[in-house]
Amino acid sequence: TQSTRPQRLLSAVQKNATRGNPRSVVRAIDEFCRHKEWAMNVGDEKGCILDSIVSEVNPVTVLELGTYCGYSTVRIASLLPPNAKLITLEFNPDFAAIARQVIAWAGLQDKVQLVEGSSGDWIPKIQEQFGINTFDLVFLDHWKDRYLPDTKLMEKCGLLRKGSVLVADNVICPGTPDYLEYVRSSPCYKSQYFISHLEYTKAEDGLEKSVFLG
Ligand SMILES: Cn1ncc2cc([C@H](O)c3cccc(CNC(=O)c4cc(-c5ccc(F)cc5)cc(O)c4O)c3)ccc21
Ligand SMILES: [Mg+2]
Repeated sequence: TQSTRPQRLLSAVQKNATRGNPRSVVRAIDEFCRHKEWAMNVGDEKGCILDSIVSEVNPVTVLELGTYCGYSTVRIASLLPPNAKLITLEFNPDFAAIARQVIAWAGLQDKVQLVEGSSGDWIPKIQEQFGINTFDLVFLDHWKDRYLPDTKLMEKCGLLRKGSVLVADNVICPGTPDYLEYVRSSPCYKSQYFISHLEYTKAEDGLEKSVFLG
């Protein structure tokens, strides 16, 4: 039977990356996506911007919405302090299965909890299920029309505290207009746009960093 793109991406990691070396896993995926098959990872250019924000926040608790193959999961988790935890939500079981193996190849499985399910179902349950009160950093990279409702849901569930940082991928391409309007006009957020390019292309895209003011 035909392999899927996520399966081919995983094979490229297992072939070209060193077990336990997150940077080599990130490099192997970027090489694969640039030279073999495009895939919707945040990519190396936006990835560097994400790295700088993660390093600045130095989060102990991280929530990622949309794991896909685990590329940004590995990028973020590789920068976290020893006691930090990253929870990543993935509703697609095929993506989740590949992501688990990519995260394991990078040797980051102890820092990462991949939860199979949809953000709308899981956001209200995270505090009781994982003993996490609030998130220092949230990376939004799932369905673009879910960014705004899920941000409002996180506010309602008390998952954001004064200073929590939201980083949203694809605010230009494919675009998240309602989310951008909200975080840029709400008095509860201080927002900043980091211009970049759609992963592995010349098209414009960027990350929006929004600090929750409480
Ligand atoms: C509710 N819930 N809870 C958890 C959860 C997890 C998922 C999946 O991880 C999933 C599946 C399919 C699509 C996405 C969103 N990502 C994108 O659609 C995207 C597109 C492009 C692009 C850009 C230009 C193109 F021409 C084509 C695609 C570039 C990008 O970086 C993207 O992130 C995420 C979905 C809903 C979920
Ligand atoms: Mg994306």
